Parts: sequence; C-alpha cells; structure tokens
Amino acid sequence: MKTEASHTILTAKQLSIGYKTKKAETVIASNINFELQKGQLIGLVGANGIGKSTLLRTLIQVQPELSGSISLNGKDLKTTSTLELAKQLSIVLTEPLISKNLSVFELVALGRHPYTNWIGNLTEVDIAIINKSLDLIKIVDLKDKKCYELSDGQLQKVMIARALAQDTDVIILDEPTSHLDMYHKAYILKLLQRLTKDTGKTILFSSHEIDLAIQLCDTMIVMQKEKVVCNQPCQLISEGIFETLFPKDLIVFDEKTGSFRVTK
Ligand SMILES: Nc1ncnc2c1ncn2[C@@H]1O[C@H](COP(=O)(O)OP(=O)(O)OP(=O)(O)O)[C@@H](O)[C@H]1O
Repeated sequence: MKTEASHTILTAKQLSIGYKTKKAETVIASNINFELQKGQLIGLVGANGIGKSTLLRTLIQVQPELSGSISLNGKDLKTTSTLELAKQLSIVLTEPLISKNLSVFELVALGRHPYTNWIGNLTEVDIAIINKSLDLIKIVDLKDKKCYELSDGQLQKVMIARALAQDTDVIILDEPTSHLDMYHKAYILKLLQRLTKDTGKTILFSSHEIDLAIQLCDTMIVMQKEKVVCNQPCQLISEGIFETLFPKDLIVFDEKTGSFRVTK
C-alpha cells in the first residue's frame, strides 16, 4: 500500500523482456508493470526458467528491454549514462565475477569505483564509506582476510558490503541465498531487511525462498507464465497467487501458515 510519505523509486511500464537475434525475438514475459517504493525490501519469485534473471538483467541494463520502459527516480534508464546508473544502482550477482585473491577490504573498495579517479585512488571519504559498509554488515573482523579463505555465507556478506559501499539508492541481488544453508538463507534475507530499515535503501532480490520472502518482504513480484504481479505478500496470499505458482501434484500452498508443504 502506498502511504503519503512513499516515494516511487523504480518503475516498469508495459515492460516486455526477452532475447532478440537478427532472425527472431523470444519474449520471456510481457505486460510487466510495477512501482517499487523507496526503503522497501522486494522479493522477486517464480518457478525455474520463468525469467527472473532476465528481468533483473533488463532492470540493470545488461540486456535491452524488448519494449516498454524502466525509470529510476523518475528518469528513463534509456537516457541514463552507465556512470550515472552505477551511482544509483548496484548489483550482487549469484556467481561473483571477482578475483578471490583480493582481500575483503579490497573487494569492498571496488564498490567505490564509480567515484574514484581512473587509477582508483581512495580518498578519506571513500575509506570511511568502506569501513561503514563493513561495520553495517558486521564483517569488520574479516577485513584483512583473502576472499578465497571465506565460506559461501561470508563471501555473500562481503558482496553485499561492496554493493553498500557503492552508495546507491537501489541494490539488486540475483539469488543471494543460493549455496547457503537454511540458517544462512534466513540470516542474509533478514540482513537485507535490516539494511532497508537502517539505510533507507531499496533492495530487490530474486529467490526461490518463497516462504522466507513472504515473511520478510514489504513487496513481492511474482512471475507466472500468464502474468507478473506485484503487491504486498498478504495481498498476494489472499488473491491466491501462490497457489497457482507450481503444479499441485507435489507441493501445495497453505494459506494459513503462508508456506508450502509437500502433498502426502
Ligand atoms: N542468453 C539467452 N538467450 C536466449 N534465451 C535465454 C538466455 N538466457 C536465458 N534464456 C531463457 O530465458 C528463460 C528465462 O530464464 P531465466 O534465467 O531468466 O529464468 P529464471 O527464472 O532466472 O530461472 P532460475 O530460477 O532457474 O534461475 C529460459 O527459458 C531460458 O532458457
């Protein structure tokens, strides 16, 4: 629900996403409309292969939309330069494309790249922001460790700290909970929820952890074959959206508990 103080930060209008070659166009999803509000935690869910990563890649402009528009803080992304975009939107990918030979501090420092000169010299302000990011994620003690010494859960926290150091309004994460055990899945999503409250940033993540997303998100985007819907989790439950997400032969959604269970 929109309150008077709400502020729309990321908007998709009549968005159609997919893949285009010289010969053909494959539409993965169309008629996507949403308005994401500042300071919210937003979960993007849907079955395997439905198009979550395609949508996120389109939102971060790694691939072009087929049609429709995306705007960030009221400005169409088509008219936003790469550098401008890097100051407004940061990304955490499932498989980090980084050298694990870097120390944790060095990796988090990469988040300052859009602001540093071409040699990458860090100013005192940059260093203060890096340290604040490490502190917010509670990984100051890992600062001097090499990334290859970290567990998957620790590395995920470091990647989130890098995104924080980039100091953008919006952070987008593609499956931040993959490779993690049950405890760390909940830990990371709870951490993202805390960050939205502590920093006012808008965080959008894709995940297969629908039960956790229902409990923690302010808003969810649910991708289905026929439609993409965006609403508060409780509204989506009452609209019966989760019941139609998967074939009912194996798992069913229990509206009372807001979770899935295996059929007997
Ligand atoms: N580079 C590509 N070229 C053409 N089609 C692609 C490409 N990448 C993905 N696809 C197709 O787009 C569809 C959506 O894939 P996508 O990876 O976005 O789904 P997803 O919801 O993120 O899946 P998962 O939950 O399994 O990660 C799939 O049918 C996939 O085969």
